[in-house]
Amino acid sequence: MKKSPIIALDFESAEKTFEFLTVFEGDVNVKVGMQLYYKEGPAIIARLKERGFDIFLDLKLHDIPNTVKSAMEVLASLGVNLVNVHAAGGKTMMEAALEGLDKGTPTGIKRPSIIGVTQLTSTDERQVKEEQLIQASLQQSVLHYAKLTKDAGLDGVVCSVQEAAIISEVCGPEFLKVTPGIRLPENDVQDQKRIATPEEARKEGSTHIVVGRAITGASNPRAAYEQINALWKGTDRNG
Ligand SMILES: O=C(O)c1cc(=O)[nH]c(=O)n1[C@@H]1O[C@H](COP(=O)(O)O)[C@@H](O)[C@H]1O
Repeated sequence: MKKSPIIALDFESAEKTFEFLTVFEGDVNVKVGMQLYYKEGPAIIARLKERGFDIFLDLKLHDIPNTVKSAMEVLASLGVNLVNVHAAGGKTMMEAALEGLDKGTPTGIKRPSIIGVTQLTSTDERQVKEEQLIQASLQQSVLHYAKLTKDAGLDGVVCSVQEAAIISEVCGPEFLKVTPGIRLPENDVQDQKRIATPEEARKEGSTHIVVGRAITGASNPRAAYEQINALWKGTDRNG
């Protein structure tokens, strides 16, 4: 996956998606999530591939190992660059996911990278304690899931920018730290809890940033993308 920000295509249809993408070339990365994939199915992936985008297929699988393994075998055949599972599904489930991906990847093609979601960026300390009944701190929980994900042989995690540095220290700088919850100072936080700016993501060691509404909801999405890309890459004069 290219280093550029990953744009979350959280749209209701292929029509809306391609309308949005008219101002973007294949040099950007895109993320297809549940809404778009459930609506349009594998055809949306084929169309995005034709346009040259690198694709993160974000379906956050979380089920018994056998089911996840078979599902990953199917997803591997789509030719996407990155997929994910919930680390809370456990080490055996994550190992099964990797096995399914290896099995389903056509010969001669690079297997998609696979990452584990630690604690969603919409989760805060209170939810971890009261709703998940986890006694450890949110950061300890994220780090625990990151280590489990690495032990299972996966390529990295989804985490917030707040945990990227400690995960780098423990799991290594090469271990992917894909960080959503990205906001510019003027953006609304919306349903996210652990947010950060693109510059913070760069400084804390995120390997990739996922950006949805700060771009898709902007009055000029292309300009918002360029601004975020420059801040992320450190090429902005004020970054
Ligand atoms: O796996 C993800 O991509 C993901 C994990 C997470 O912890 N938090 C999170 O926001 N996401 C996704 O990242 C995107 C963030 O969207 P915005 O909040 O609009 O930037 C959404 O498509 C989420 O589904």
